[in-house]
Amino acid sequence: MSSSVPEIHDPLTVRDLVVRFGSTPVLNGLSLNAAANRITAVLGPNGAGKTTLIRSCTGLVSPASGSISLLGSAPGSPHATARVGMMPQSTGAWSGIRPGELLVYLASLYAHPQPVPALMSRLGITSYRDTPYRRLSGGQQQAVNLAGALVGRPELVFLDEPTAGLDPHARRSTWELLGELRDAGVTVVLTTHAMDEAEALADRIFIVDRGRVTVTGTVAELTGHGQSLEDVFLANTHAAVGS
Ligand SMILES: Nc1ncnc2c1ncn2[C@@H]1O[C@H](COP(=O)(O)OP(=O)(O)OP(=O)(O)O)[C@@H](O)[C@H]1O
Repeated sequence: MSSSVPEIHDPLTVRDLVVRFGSTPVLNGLSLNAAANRITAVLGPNGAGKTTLIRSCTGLVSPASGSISLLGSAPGSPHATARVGMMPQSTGAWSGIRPGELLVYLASLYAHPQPVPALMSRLGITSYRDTPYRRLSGGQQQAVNLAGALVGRPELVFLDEPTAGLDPHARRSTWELLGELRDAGVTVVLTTHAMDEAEALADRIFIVDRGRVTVTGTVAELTGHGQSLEDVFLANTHAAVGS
């Protein structure tokens, strides 16, 4: 298993990140990097700190210490905000808005957004573009969340469990889309609990446990000793507290 050697030009570099909520450290010296035009998958048990990592990278959480470089800038800076997309796990705040309106609004925040009709068509949103967000199915909400992350043509996009709860058709369609994004030069950082998804998509995997990276490598490197990726996951993580 290789250690990941960060390149100075990596779109994402996280070093020794510490995040505390109250006195409890949730990220505890976490370091990782995401290479350009690649899909990087972050795996870890429930509560390991994956969402907190993404929220830190997108300026929504303030770390106690450590550093994050996004395309050479700090999280939340105008340079980073204009070039980075994020698909959160859930977006309760959007409850009454209609997908079409939401995406047109989000597009207006960017200098060179994707055409909203084409994006809605690609993600299968067109037929429910006028349905209030709260009335959409979980999978439909996921599609809208993904569209929101992509509408600004990000160079780097964070996707927090992008296929959670999707049926197999929608999941495969999302995989295809993520492959197209990579081929188009987008750097993708995603979290997932699905080992087959990480195997199918990830150019590099980071396994996170209790707020730090315990192992990293390509799928081939991690599974090179005849272990499945799930075996490697189980060997390098603890069960979530309470499970
Ligand atoms: N705003 C917050 N205030 C207090 N504790 C928080 C906050 N956000 C997250 N936590 C705690 O931080 C820990 C890590 O949460 P996080 O959501 O980052 O985990 P995760 O790896 O994304 O988990 P999952 O796989 O279940 O989504 C959890 O114990 C969670 O309760």
